[in-house]
Amino acid sequence: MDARELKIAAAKAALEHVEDGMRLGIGTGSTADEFVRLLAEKVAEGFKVQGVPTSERTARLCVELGVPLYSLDDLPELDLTIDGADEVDNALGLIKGGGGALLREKIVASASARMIVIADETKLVDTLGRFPLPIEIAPFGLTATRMAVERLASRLGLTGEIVQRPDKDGPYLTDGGHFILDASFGRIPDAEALANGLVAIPGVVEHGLFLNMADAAIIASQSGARTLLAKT
Ligand SMILES: O=C(CO)[C@H](O)[C@H](O)COP(=O)(O)O
Repeated sequence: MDARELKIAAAKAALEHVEDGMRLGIGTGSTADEFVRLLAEKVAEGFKVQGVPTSERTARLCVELGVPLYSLDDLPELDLTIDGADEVDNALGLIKGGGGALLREKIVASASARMIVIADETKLVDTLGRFPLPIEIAPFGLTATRMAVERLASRLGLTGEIVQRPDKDGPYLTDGGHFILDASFGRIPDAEALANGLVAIPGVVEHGLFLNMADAAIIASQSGARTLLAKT
């Protein structure tokens, strides 16, 4: 299987968890896109879901393929969210936000009774941090916020570059109009301490550490898709 086929395999396995009539959070990224394509085929056959997208990108794809969409204000309580991830550790801690949708992804996942992550095995890690951690920040006070993040990192013994994510014609802007800092820490031994420290910085809108949120991860590899369950 090539990289795309692995994403499709994970998405297909996730679709088995979607029941007729569900209120569904729909993630962002290339793996989530594959899920949307498969879901759209089922919808075309008469399957009913009410989708809440986690980004404008996902919303566009859903509209294009005929997946019925609602806002989170229409449906503030969801049955299930299916989303991708940039990294998954053994405890199903995640790094997300490579696609810039971390804020809406976290809000939607938090409003869901269950979250299932879909990924290929290259995303599995022993310790989070190989993938640069996205940190969404308010444009106002960018430098002060970045310095506060650097001080926090240094207190926690984390080293590595923190760079502002660029786009084609300037800084990358999220769907919410915020900037993203990508922090290349390499390894984050205490993700919880970092998460707590980041949310305490006023200019930080959200960060890409999703801890104790995923209920299951469907991991695709050459030998098929296997499901890892969160320990309860
Ligand atoms: O968090 C995300 C977007 O904000 C994505 O889920 C993450 O970047 C994985 O994307 P892909 O499936 O393309 O590897």
